[in-house]
Amino acid sequence: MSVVLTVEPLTAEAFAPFGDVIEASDSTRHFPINGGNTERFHDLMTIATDPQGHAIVSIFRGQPRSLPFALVMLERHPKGSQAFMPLSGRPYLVAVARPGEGVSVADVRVFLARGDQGVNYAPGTWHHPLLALHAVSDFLVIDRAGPGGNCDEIVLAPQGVIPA
Ligand SMILES: NC(=O)N[C@@H](O)C(=O)O
Ligand code: NI
Repeated sequence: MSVVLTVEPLTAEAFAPFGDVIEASDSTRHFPINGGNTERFHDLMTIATDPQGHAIVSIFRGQPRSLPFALVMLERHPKGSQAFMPLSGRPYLVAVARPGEGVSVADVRVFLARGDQGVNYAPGTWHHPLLALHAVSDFLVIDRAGPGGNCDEIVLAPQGVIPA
């Protein structure tokens, strides 16, 4: 038994319950700097860690997923946020569910992100690990390092299916 999921375009408004969208959008706060040579799209996301942790920057090189794709699990990072910013310019998928307990496939929302949109999962937001598409894709990742575990997993039963 599985549930076919609907893929939505990624917008800041739709993603607000799960975290931030990182994009150079006219709807974000932006202003010229460097004598007008550069436009600064300012303060686009909230980087959160617990007091014992600290933010780190990594690069994830993701293998492309094949569609249809079965969502059999989700994970969350309760101690900190986790941001993905595409470096390869390709679209990718984001599967998320609200923070909290008792999450099921009925809570899952799937977004198609453009290659110029990043996402920042708020602490505790359930999500599927990186879902790159079409070709090997690099992402700049900002998340939390520090003592203690920071990755809870749940099994989705029934599973979700992201259609081709
Ligand atoms: N394991 C790891 O660092 N990556 C996951 O958290 C992910 O969301 O891709
Ligand atoms: Ni994660």
